[in-house]
Amino acid sequence: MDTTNFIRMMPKIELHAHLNGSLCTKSIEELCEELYGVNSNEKVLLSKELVFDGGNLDQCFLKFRFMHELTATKKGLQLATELAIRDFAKDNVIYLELRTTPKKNSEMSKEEYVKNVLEAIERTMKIESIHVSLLLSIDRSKSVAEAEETVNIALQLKNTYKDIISGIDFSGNPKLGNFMHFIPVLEKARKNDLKLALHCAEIHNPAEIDQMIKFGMERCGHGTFLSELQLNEIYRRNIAIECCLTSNVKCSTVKCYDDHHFKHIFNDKKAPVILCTDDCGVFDTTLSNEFVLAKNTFNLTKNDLLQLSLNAVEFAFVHEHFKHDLKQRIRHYFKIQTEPESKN
Ligand SMILES: CNc1ncnc2c1ncn2[C@@H]1O[C@H](COP(=O)(O)O)[C@@H](O)[C@H]1O
Ligand SMILES: [Zn+2]
Repeated sequence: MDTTNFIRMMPKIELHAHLNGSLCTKSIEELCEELYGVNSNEKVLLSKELVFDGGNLDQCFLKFRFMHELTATKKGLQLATELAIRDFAKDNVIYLELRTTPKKNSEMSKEEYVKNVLEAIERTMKIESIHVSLLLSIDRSKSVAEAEETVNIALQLKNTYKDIISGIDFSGNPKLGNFMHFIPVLEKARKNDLKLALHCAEIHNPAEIDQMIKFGMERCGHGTFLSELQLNEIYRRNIAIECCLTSNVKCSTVKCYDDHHFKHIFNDKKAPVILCTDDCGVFDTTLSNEFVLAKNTFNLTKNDLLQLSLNAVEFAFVHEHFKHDLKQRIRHYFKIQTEPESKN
């Protein structure tokens, strides 16, 4: 089997995927057809609206508007959730941590938004061979009161959906909002056993990066602009770094794949690294594609691919016994695929 196929068939773990950024073009077309009919204007507009060919972060954030319109109804949101999960399952992702920002509109409260996503997750897990957890995202460009509402919803629904709701993501345009203002809310989440995945160092902002590392997190999203000192501290605190190669290059926070910080952090063992997609629809990628890119750009061996997969399991927001199962499945795949064929 060639390496691309080996990676495609490999059981994979995705820990950094924003729901509204994770639908591939085909799934969005399917969603539009369901919502508006076959020849709708929406479908025609789609090709222009959807994929982000490259530019800066501000331009990238405009791309989410279109999907946000499609997921503003119960039907649209539930179907989008199902389609996103189905796409990951097709790529042989066996464990997915999906994250999404609860939104209020004329049809849904924020709590109803989350319940719709949860219902769709439960339903899809019965059909596809994939386990899904959910992180609720705090949008840093919005108010602290909104963030608090999000954490309260997570805490309230965690009792009913304890195997699905696992943590809080801190995301949104990194140029907006002040991290320090969100500390009390994030502290509340942590005290109540919600795990934290913070977008940290996606842009150059050394003071904020220091504040975030000092506050602490389980996983750091991107980690692009970490200094050596900050990397040492990340390592000391056993924080994993979620590297999203295509996302960073297309948003121009990293010049080219060769220059990606993955190389330094992974090769020099500066911190545990996880490969993720971020927004596979917007960036027109898949987790398999990210692994192939990493393998080709940084000359990774099969052992490196195994290490990256096991890192992801280690830092997943799940119980130890489930981690054990996931690791067994991954190790088994590597064993049977790399063993020499028997002679008889
Ligand atoms: C490219 N790098 C990024 N950096 C920071 N936040 C990002 C992001 N990509 C996505 N999001 C966050 O996720 C939302 C879309 O999914 P949901 O509506 O929550 O499902 C975006 O609006 C933004 O807040
Ligand atoms: Zn992200």
